[in-house]
Amino acid sequence: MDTKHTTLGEFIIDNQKHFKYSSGELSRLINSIRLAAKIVNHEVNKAGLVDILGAAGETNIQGEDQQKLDVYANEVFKSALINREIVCGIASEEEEDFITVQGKYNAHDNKYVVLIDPLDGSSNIDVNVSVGTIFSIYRRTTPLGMPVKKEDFLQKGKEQVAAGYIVYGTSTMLVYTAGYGVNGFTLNPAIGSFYLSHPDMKFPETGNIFSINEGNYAQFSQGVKDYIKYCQAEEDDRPYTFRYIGSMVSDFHRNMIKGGIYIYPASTKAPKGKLRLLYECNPIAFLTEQAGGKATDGFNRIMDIQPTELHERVPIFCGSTKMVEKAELFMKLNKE
Ligand SMILES: O=P(O)(O)OC[C@H]1O[C@](O)(COP(=O)(O)O)[C@@H](O)[C@@H]1O
Ligand SMILES: [Mg+2]
Ligand SMILES: [Mg+2]
Repeated sequence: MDTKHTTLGEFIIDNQKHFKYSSGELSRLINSIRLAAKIVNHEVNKAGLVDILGAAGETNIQGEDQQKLDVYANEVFKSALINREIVCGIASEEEEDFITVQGKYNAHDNKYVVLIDPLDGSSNIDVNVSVGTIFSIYRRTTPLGMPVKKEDFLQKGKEQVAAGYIVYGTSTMLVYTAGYGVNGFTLNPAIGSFYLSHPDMKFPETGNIFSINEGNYAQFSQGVKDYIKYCQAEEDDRPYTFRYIGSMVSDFHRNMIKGGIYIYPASTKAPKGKLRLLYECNPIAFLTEQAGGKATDGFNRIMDIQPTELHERVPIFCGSTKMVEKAELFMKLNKE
């Protein structure tokens, strides 16, 4: 069987036996995301020609200026999920509070909540550098038939039933896991279908790429500074190659293919780091572990962290296991 011609839809059905809940639900979830990804991709590809560049004039709950594409992507993913009668709640980087889905029928009977970063790498939108979307899916914990509650969203990462991202880059790819490995699908824009192009993606156990915003070096802890120095030292297989796109999805995607580590640590300016636990770090951590890598906050497994707030931030060290373990060693040696 030539995998290149396996479509995303076929792949979900072929692998339904692995999904611990009924397949129909997962395929409707992923299909909602697939549809929204194609619509956003269409807009991203012609961003300079349509009124989608620049700031939207609003500030989001993070205190960041929302970009027009943040708002557009948020609306597209919300409506794609709501109109498919599969989710009972949605949380988004661009929404202050979670959304209780009403839907046509009794949406309170729907079993899934979706947490989403509609547009990741917003600072790169206007400069034609690859950006992404990140999603995380849980089964609700509260009883069916009643409106979704905050606790349905504040579950530990290890409870995720599926997670993934879309990278809008030189090609557009959808990469996801439902707990049985990580698979990547490339969009054939001419046909409008995602095809399995990267089956069973695995992090190399080690690598030689490190990704961190060194511009914040002075604000980093001694542990992070020492790890950066270690990466730059002319010893053994080092210095490593420094690569930082500034879109987490794109830096992560490259590192998963080539071997590497992505770090967004705590700093004096951002004592909890910058990236959000629920719709950035947990889904990326699930993918990392499913691809044989490691994802921690420098000390603890990201997916064991008990969330308390929708938009809380955590430091993240994720990628090739040996590289994350080395970074953790420097963190522990310099624990403040
Ligand atoms: O400019 P900085 O501080 O290095 O931050 C870059 C990081 O911030 C992010 O853009 C945050 O995500 P959003 O764009 O979704 O807010 C990450 O994608 C990226 O890795
Ligand atoms: Mg983001
Ligand atoms: Mg975002």
